[in-house]
Order: sequence, then C-alpha cells, then structure tokens
Amino acid sequence: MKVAVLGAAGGIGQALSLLLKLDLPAGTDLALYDLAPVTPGVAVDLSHIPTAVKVTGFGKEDLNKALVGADIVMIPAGMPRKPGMDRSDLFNINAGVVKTLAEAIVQQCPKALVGIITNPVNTTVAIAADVFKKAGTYDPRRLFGVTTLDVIRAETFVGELKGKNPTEVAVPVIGGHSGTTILPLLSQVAGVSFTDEEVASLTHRIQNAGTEVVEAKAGGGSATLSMGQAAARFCISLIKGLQGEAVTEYAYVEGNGEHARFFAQPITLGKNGVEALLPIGTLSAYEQKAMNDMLGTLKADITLGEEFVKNN
Ligand SMILES: NC(=O)c1ccc[n+]([C@@H]2O[C@H](COP(=O)([O-])OP(=O)(O)OC[C@H]3O[C@@H](n4cnc5c(N)ncnc54)[C@H](O)[C@@H]3O)[C@@H](O)[C@H]2O)c1
Ligand SMILES: O=C(O)C[C@H](O)C(=O)O
Repeated sequence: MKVAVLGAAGGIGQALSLLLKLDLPAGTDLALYDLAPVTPGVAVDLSHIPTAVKVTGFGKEDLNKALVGADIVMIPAGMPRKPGMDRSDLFNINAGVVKTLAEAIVQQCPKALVGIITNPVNTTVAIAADVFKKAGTYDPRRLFGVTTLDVIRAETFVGELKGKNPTEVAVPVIGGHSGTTILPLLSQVAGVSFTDEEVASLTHRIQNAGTEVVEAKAGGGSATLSMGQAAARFCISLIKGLQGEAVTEYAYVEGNGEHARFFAQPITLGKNGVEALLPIGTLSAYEQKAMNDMLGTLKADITLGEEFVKNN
C-alpha cells in the first residue's frame, strides 16, 4: 500500500503525516510531497519514529515520483484563510494548485482514492473531478472532499453541551464545507434532545467553527491539528475499505445528484472507494429549510469549479 500526502510540509500536512506514520498498517509507503524546501527534512524527522511505515520526502521537482503507484492521495496543499476571508476567497490561488496536482494524478496513479482537503472544498472537488473527466479517468467512487472535520467538531460540541463523552456521540453532517452549506442533522443524534434555541446556536457554531479557529489564530492560519486528526481518521477508513472492511464515513462525493452534483453524505467505503451511498434520513422542518436555503450556494460553488476546468 502507498499513501501520498501533497502539501505535506504545511500545518495540516505535517500533523496528518505524523498521525499516518503512527497509524498506517505495517509495510505502507508514505510519500510526502510539498513545494517547500523543508519537505525532505520533514520526512527524515518522521522516519526516526519507530513504526513499520516507510516515509520518503519529495521536493518541488518530484511530484511524479511521489505519486507513482499511490493507492491513496491526500491533498492539503494550498493557502489557508486569514481573518476576514471566506473560504471562497482562496479560489484564485487554490484552484490552480488542485488542477496541477489532479493532472499529475491522472498520469501517475489514475486509480488512486483521492481525498481533497484544500479549500474551497465545495469547488476544488469539482475541479479535480472535471480534470479526471477530461482525461477519461474519472471514477466518482474514488474522489472525496474531506468533511470529517465538520463531523468531529459537531460531536465535540454536542458532547460538551450535553455532558457526554464526545467519542460516544454521532452527529450526521451533510451538504458542503463552508458556512451554511455545512448542515448538521441534530434531529438525528441518538439519545439526546435539543431545544429550538440549542439547535439554532449549535448549528451556527458548527457552521462557523472554521472561522472560530481562524480568528483565534489571528492571522496565523486555520485549523491544522484538528484537521490533521480528521484527515488521518478519513485516510485510515479509506485503507480499511481497501482491505475489504465496510466502513461508514461522511464525505463530499458525487452521488445520485438528488440535491447537488456533489454533496456530503454518509457512504460505505470498500475496495473501490465508495461502495454504497447511504440515505441522509428524515430531516426536521428546521433542517429541511436550511437545506433548501443553502443549495443555491452549493450549486454555484460547484459551477465555479466546473467553469474553471472548462476555461483553463
Ligand atoms: N477540508 C477541511 O476541512 C479543511 C480544514 C482546514 C484547512 N483546510 C484547507 O487546507 C489547506 C491547507 O491548509 P494548511 O493550514 O495546511 O496551510 P499551510 O499554508 O500550513 O500549508 C499548505 C502547504 O501547501 C503547500 N503547497 C502550496 N502549493 C502547493 C503545490 N502546488 N504542491 C504542493 N504543495 C503545495 C505549501 O508549501 C504549504 O506547505 C488550505 O486550503 C485550508 O483552507 C481544509
Ligand atoms: O475555516 C477554514 O478556512 C479552514 C477549514 O475549512 C475549517 O473548517 O477549519
């Protein structure tokens, strides 16, 4: 098994690579790629941790070598937000980053499972999909926008509010990964109930949790450590799926198009990536309205990515 991390020297990339060095199955090759000159050093640093995962660093010129034969590619490459910015403000820089990396994946590992972390996820996933489509290699079962951070945040905040161990709380989060497109389904959380006020304030907090971190870091970037953990959890689930275990996760995937071309929903992972699209279940009136209200934004974000690939 080979896992490549693109953007491996960044805040998320380093946290993710550390967790993968610790948690990947013995014998896995972990390839770290980044434009930053420190990348080979990050790999050497990690390689001193005594696990049976072989870490190799690849510098600027060696993207193809990092990708060749990869089974899974995780992409946290690109600019993070600063206070006052929306995720969509990252489009101008990050669209080109994801397009370049997707084009290299087409050449080196067209069958890899690809997890996109780079923002704006609502749009960058559409970019990767259409680069793959143009090249004739697109398989919607193998491309994921990583929205695990929304799920773990929702679990943390519900656990805090209700005095429960967050590891025992499960919160579905559907839609997309920005502002109101992040839609937690609090009506489906087992074993707890919420007042209308709690639903409104928790929903708002989950939707704005990224901004909470951006503001707290005061210009020093966005979530990196919690995102590293979320991405590692998702990557390990992809690995388990490849090994034949049926694992359920939430991710932003191209499903049946019922709500939008790409939509974060529950999926079962297996040997080919998405093995089954699972239903989102029954929504409360509050959630149904929130979904109706945000679909226009989500669809516009997706169209932006589609147009970018068409025109570049
Ligand atoms: N999906 C999510 O839930 C989620 C959560 C947090 C952050 N993010 C996004 O993840 C991205 C990375 O965030 P970060 O905090 O790690 O940023 P960072 O600036 O710390 O790291 C980004 C890294 O990407 C590298 N990079 C830039 N262009 C590259 C390219 N073409 N090829 C390879 N590497 C390249 C940079 O050299 C840098 O090391 C941002 O776009 C951020 O908005 C997404
Ligand atoms: O908020 C951001 O810009 C980063 C990320 O999307 C997050 O949710 O933390």
